[in-house]
Amino acid sequence: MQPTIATLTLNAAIDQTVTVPGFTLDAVNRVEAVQLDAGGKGINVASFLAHFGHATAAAGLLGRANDALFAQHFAQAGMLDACTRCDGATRTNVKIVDPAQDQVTDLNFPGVTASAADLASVTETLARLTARGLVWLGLCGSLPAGLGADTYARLITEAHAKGVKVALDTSGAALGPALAARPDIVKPNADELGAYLGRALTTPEAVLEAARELVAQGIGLVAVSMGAGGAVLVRGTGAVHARPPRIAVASTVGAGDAMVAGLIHAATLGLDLAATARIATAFSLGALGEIGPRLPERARIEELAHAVEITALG
Ligand SMILES: Nc1ncnc2c1ncn2[C@@H]1O[C@H](COP(=O)(O)OP(=O)(O)OP(=O)(O)O)[C@@H](O)[C@H]1O
Ligand SMILES: O=P(O)(O)OC[C@@]1(O)O[C@H](CO)[C@@H](O)[C@@H]1O
Repeated sequence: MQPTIATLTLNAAIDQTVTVPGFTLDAVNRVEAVQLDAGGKGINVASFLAHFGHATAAAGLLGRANDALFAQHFAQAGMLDACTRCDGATRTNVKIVDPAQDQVTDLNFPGVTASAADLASVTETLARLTARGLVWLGLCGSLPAGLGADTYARLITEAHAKGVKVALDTSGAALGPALAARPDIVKPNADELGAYLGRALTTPEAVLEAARELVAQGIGLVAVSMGAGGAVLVRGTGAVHARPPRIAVASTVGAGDAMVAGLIHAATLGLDLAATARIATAFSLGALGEIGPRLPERARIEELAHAVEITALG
């Protein structure tokens, strides 16, 4: 396989989704169902893109003690396993889904501690993929202990020097340095962007203003997601608000990753801003109906895309 898209997951996770109707703190809760999935933001993004027919590689770090679930997933999803195995075990993040209260609670663990040798191995893998025709690189998720906050910034600069475009989805201390390296696409949620800017973004107008600040700094496409409120997308002088229909939600885990996958998918097709917003939102809606990194069939995605309301913003 010659992947044209790769994602990097430096802090992967096994997602243990537990269904607990009426989840209650400080009480004994009975788990109604449990499901284990290969996860981590970049692995989810790559999975959604592979499902939609893109030749996709998943790079990153996996603890060699428990990598079997990932290897099995990559094979089933038809993705290239380009992950570096490192010491220890990949974390298991717990996702408590409460269908009675329509809530999802994440318990995200710290994960592996990465070494300089691990990062060197990942960088070497990215260089090999680039030499084989990589077009897009997704840098997704938190950074593990052991890696500096400028890790994404350095990887963006290296990718751009070799003509590879970059989509970024991260938060916290890694977001600022990475934005300064001017990724081609960035998809924070409103809380993550507000935390970076130091001000709460509580209205679409405030989100629009913040997204325009990032575009003015040289970022190509800024998509700010707002949960059920949809997303505001800004590119150049254009801006749109994509509003999703009300839908049944199996789990919100990975909805943002699916949006990132949709943004990269749209970029490979050269879609305009409104069409980009529509398909990226449809990807996220498709993910909401599933537990684990999978999308419904293409016909369902197209049906969801038609139900998205797109409004041009002045
Ligand atoms: N309850 C919902 N109803 C309809 N659409 C939703 C809902 N929650 C999320 N979405 C869709 O998914 C997109 C991404 O959601 P969100 O803003 O929660 O991303 P996120 O915080 O990055 O998610 P995560 O990090 O868990 O993947 C939204 O822009 C919207 O299109
Ligand atoms: O620690 P991060 O990288 O911020 O988030 C990790 C994570 O919550 O993100 C994915 C959903 O977006 C899950 O598969 C995974 O458990």
